[in-house]
Amino acid sequence: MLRSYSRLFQRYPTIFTLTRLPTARLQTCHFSISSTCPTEGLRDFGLPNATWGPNLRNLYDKFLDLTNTGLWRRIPSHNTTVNHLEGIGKRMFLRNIDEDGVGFEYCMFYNKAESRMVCLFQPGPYLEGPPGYAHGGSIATIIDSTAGAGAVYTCGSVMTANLNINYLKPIPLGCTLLVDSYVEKIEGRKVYSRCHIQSHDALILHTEAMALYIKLG
Ligand SMILES: CCCCCCCCCC(=O)SCCNC(=O)CCNC(=O)[C@H](O)C(C)(C)COP(=O)(O)OP(=O)(O)OC[C@H]1O[C@@H](n2cnc3c(N)ncnc32)[C@H](O)[C@@H]1OP(=O)(O)O
Repeated sequence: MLRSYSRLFQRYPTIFTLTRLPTARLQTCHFSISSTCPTEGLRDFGLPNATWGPNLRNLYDKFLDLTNTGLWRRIPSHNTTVNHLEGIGKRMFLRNIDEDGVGFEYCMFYNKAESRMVCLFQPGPYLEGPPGYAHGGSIATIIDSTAGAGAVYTCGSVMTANLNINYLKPIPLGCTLLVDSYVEKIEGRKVYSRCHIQSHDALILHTEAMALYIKLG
């Protein structure tokens, strides 16, 4: 597991430099490999893998604990069109399934009572825009995926009609982020959501967004 992490480090040293993760912590942190679905070839990518940094793993553990309250549930992220949306439909979540850690590395948790979807996100080197930082389009993508998934889990099928984003602070590649969205109001077919992206420790507000989804059917 650590070998895989250090392989990533060797290929993309800048992202780890930018996150300023002490080497000692990297060497002592414990990772667990993603479990696979019972059916051969299926894998739930929303589970920890060796490329997750300690901050992502800590946030994951925190939200996993919250699932014990019954208020939160972990959203699976399969690599195929299995029907894991319980009646909503088949869906392959956005991600690079060829190599862990290089693109959108994330997992989601949903709180039904709050109509809230959070995404724990570690942007990989393929998402680079300005040198060392995430591309604005990739940020829009993770916002739309998170708030959109929240709208889907709250209201059923939707399409994005409008997405308004304020980019406040650049996002270093390899850092850990909390993408936090909720459905603010529903008017007829219109579903209004809000979303923000903050650093894992909540010290930096990177991005704020509003989205309008239109219910289908
Ligand atoms: C768990 C799975 C995770 C899933 C994540 C999903 C996130 C990703 C979602 C996407 O990426 S979707 C792809 C990007 N979006 C599109 O390609 C949408 C393209 N646009 C359309 O297909 C249609 O314009 C749309 C379905 C959004 C609406 O067309 P409709 O004909 O169904 O609705 P209509 O035009 O009658 O509008 C319905 C209401 O919404 C309002 N509306 C529609 N578009 C609007 C807009 N852009 N701004 C403001 N209001 C808008 C419209 O005024 C009206 O308001 P009222 O009911 O009050 O009259």
